[in-house]
Amino acid sequence: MEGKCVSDASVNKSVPSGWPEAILFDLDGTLIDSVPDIAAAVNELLSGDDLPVVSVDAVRGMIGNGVKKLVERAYASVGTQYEGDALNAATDRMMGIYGKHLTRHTVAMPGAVELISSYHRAGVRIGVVTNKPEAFTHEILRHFGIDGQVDVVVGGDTGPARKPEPDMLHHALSVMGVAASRALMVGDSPADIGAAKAANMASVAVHGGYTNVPADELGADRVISSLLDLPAAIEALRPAALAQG
Ligand SMILES: O=C(O)COP(=O)(O)O
Ligand SMILES: [Mg+2]
Repeated sequence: MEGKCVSDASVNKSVPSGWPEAILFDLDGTLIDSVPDIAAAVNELLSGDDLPVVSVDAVRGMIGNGVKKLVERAYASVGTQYEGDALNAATDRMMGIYGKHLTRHTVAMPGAVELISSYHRAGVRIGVVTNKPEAFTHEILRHFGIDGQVDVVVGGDTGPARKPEPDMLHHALSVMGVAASRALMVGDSPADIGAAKAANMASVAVHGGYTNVPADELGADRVISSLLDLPAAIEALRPAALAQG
């Protein structure tokens, strides 16, 4: 990775001929490394119930299917099964705790901010499709200065069924007026690649995110070691994508 960087030149080389017209990015584990803030919030939540705290590594494996699932998994990991009203109440508490510190320790993944800016400048529509709540996502994108370059944000509470269902991806594409065959999904977990496949979209999996299934085994069309390799992956995918129509 050392020495690599994202430049308008590398991005422009990767978008000369109309594919992709849109790129949909997952958020947690793909564009941002948010686990330090999420783990801190989980541990504040558990401590508030006099339960033991959990490790950052353990929390990393709980992220990707929305806040409620995260809370259910966190309590289960310390031997407490929550469901129904109790789970809803704990999820509300988690939203309150995490919502106060969305970006204290969170950093952008290498190349993420530059890529979004460059593809936006190159005329590619950008979507962020995350199981995280939409308002949190906007605040995080604002923090990193890229809210204005993202054409659509679809969050776990926006309405459409969450990833791995294809609905959030369909929603983002319909807002942008782009066909699935002209778009690419970039993500780190089974939810992202599963949703892309269900939506008949090309997909790229990025190593180093939050997934219990290794990136190589997600079934993505390409696997990259970091976002810095996205322009090259796009160039490699383009001929087949254009041939497909
Ligand atoms: O599960 C979440 O809250 C968010 O995860 P995602 O951004 O990877 O979809
Ligand atoms: Mg993710």
